[in-house]
Amino acid sequence: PHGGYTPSLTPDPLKQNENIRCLTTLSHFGFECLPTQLVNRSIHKGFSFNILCVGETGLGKTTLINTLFNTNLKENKSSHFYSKVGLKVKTYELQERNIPLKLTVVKTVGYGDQINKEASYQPVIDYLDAQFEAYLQEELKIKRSLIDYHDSRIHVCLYFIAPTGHSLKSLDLLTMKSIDRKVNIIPLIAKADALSKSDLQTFKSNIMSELITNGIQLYQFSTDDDEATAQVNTGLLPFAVVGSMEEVKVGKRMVRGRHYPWGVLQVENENHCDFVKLRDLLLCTNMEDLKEQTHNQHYECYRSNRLQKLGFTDVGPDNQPVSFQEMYEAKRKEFHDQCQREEEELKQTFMQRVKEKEATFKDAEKELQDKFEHLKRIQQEEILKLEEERRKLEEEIIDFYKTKAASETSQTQACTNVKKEKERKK
Ligand SMILES: Nc1nc2c(ncn2[C@@H]2O[C@H](COP(=O)(O)OP(=O)(O)OP(=O)(O)O)[C@@H](O)[C@H]2O)c(=O)[nH]1
Repeated sequence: PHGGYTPSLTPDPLKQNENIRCLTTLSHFGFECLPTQLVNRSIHKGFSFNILCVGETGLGKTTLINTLFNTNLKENKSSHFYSKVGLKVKTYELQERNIPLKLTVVKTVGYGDQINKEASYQPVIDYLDAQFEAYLQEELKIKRSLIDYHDSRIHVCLYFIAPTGHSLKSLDLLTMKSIDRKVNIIPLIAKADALSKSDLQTFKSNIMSELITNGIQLYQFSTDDDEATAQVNTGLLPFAVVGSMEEVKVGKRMVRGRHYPWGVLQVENENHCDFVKLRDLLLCTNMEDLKEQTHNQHYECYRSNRLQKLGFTDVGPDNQPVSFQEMYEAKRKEFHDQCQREEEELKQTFMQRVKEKEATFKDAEKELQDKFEHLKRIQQEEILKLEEERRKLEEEIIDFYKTKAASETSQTQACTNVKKEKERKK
């Protein structure tokens, strides 16, 4: 009935009843080996994991990452006097047995040290968005290289809460509220050795009720055991953690812990803190789920918002699916129409301005012409006046010469008369 190929190699009960000898296979073959293929390929490709640590300066972020990965990722202590929050990004190539892990740790620097709260959380939001945007840009390329692309999207945000024993600070709420749709948040009570057992329980429940009241979405752990999962998600969060790279002697054993005058706090002792539970859930059971959630939930949300903003849509106004070609044509037409509209508007504005300028020039020209006519009139009047004066002066000169000639004649006459008189008397 199945084309002669029997995929199952488990003994058939009917045949057993017929006393037919069934052999059990000694090695795997057929598609039973698929999981092995997957495992081998994944090991060959290597794994990567990106962690974002958000928390106030000196809350033990580096120490906890060192404790989690059993490494010594050397870090200098940060100052409390940065004017804005920075993000320190470091990538490490780790290996556990034959499993390679490319671990990227992004750590806030100067978080909570500013008066302006927005200056503290905005860089975190910007960083998360920038990684999504980089991935989206790679996805939208014609020649994509997603296989060897270094995916820097953050898979988990370990949010470090200060062990105040009271409640969350407003900055904690503001930050978590603004990133909870962009990243898987796991809240941690840092330096939990500062709190007594009973204080810790009250602190944990205060934090959880504040997070619920403010509608902050945390990462939901998933395990094979539903009951245990519910217990983790409701009763255990936030994890009370203690970090240490120190090896301390307890009895005859060397354990990782913190040595105090009153005794030793063992980091890996479940009665002392939640470090082991966090490590198991984070690294052993939920690492792949965290990566999946990042891709399927948070990145998907970023991608769809971004594409919608760019004008892409899956359905048209009539609720019918729109193909990429149709959408491209519609956008092209819309863009072309808009260009034409803007060109027409520009032309109109240009014409209007030319007209206005022309009118202004005409007015100015008329004004100049009037001025010129006025000056010409004045000048002509002036010329007439001067000519009249000249005529008068010339008349005066003629009169003068006439009078002068007359007086000269009379003078000559008088002299002649005197001479004649003198001669007569002689
Ligand atoms: N009591 C206690 N001290 C801790 C714990 N973890 C770290 N410390 C101490 O706190 C100090 C700061 O730890 P770091 O790991 O450098 O803190 P950080 O948050 O990375 O600091 P910055 O990078 O400077 O912001 C160190 O002296 C650690 O030994 C803890 O769980 N409990």
